[in-house]
Amino acid sequence: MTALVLDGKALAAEFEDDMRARVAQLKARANGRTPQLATILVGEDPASATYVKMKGNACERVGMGSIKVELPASTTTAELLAAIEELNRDPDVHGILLQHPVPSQIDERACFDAIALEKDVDGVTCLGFGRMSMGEDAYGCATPKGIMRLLEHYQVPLSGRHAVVVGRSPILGKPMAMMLLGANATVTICHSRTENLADHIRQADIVVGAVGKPEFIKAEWIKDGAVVVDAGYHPGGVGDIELGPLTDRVSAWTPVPGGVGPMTINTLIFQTLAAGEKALD
Ligand SMILES: Nc1nc(=O)c2c([nH]1)NC[C@@H]1CN(c3ccc(C(=O)N[C@@H](CCC(=O)O)C(=O)O)cc3)C=[N+]21
Repeated sequence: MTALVLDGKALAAEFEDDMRARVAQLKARANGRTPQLATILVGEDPASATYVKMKGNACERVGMGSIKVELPASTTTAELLAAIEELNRDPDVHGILLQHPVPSQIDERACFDAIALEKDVDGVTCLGFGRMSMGEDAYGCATPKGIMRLLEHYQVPLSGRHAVVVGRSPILGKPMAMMLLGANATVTICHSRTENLADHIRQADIVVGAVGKPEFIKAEWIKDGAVVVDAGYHPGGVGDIELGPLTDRVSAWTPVPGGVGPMTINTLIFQTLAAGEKALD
């Protein structure tokens, strides 16, 4: 079987070309004003700093603005809430990204939920999640929404198919399951307490690895012809799924790197553009 490579890197680049044109058109209509993303990084984790930088760079490539708020590792919940409130009030900021994780003394949920719905381009608020889950208008959570855009582009059939999502985190597994359900998939959510994980995965037409553990999902658990989506990214360039032995017997798969990661960033800036269009038009 020749498996389809779900090439997130190439698709993100293609989408950026469209977005660049849309940004230029919006700018012309809006007297030179452009959509702007505010990123908030708390602490000095080097991997988080790299991701935040990549998000700012992506804005720049399509002609959008970005501002970077950097706060010390000792920041309190009250201080972070104040920083978010200020960005909520700033008419030149159209989207807000609070990089996860934040230091443990901070109430991350309270801070996510302080982001104004219309600026929640990363899809992290309870309100946005609830609206998305109910099929109402909302910006989806960036990683699962990026996966949905990738599957849609490659016309991977979802309706009636059995999707098994491994992981139930608030910004990945849980919204992923709701989005697949919204696309009429039959969805199983597995997690760290699931018994007989392998048996569940053997039933899957579509497997989404979202556990955050390197190659936790073994190739032998995945049936021939399945669609494999790997949202993990670990040192050494491996994901949550043991991809090596799979690439010639599945129907489609996302490479790591170059699959889900670039679509996450693209979705964030895509939704920032949409928020900018709403505010500036
Ligand atoms: N509020 C919040 N929203 C997020 O969306 C969010 C977050 N917090 N915290 C951390 C994770 C991680 N994340 C990635 C984004 C892009 C790549 C990416 O583009 N990776 C490249 C490789 C990057 C490299 O060169 O190392 C790839 O997969 O091809 C990876 C990981 C977003 N996250």
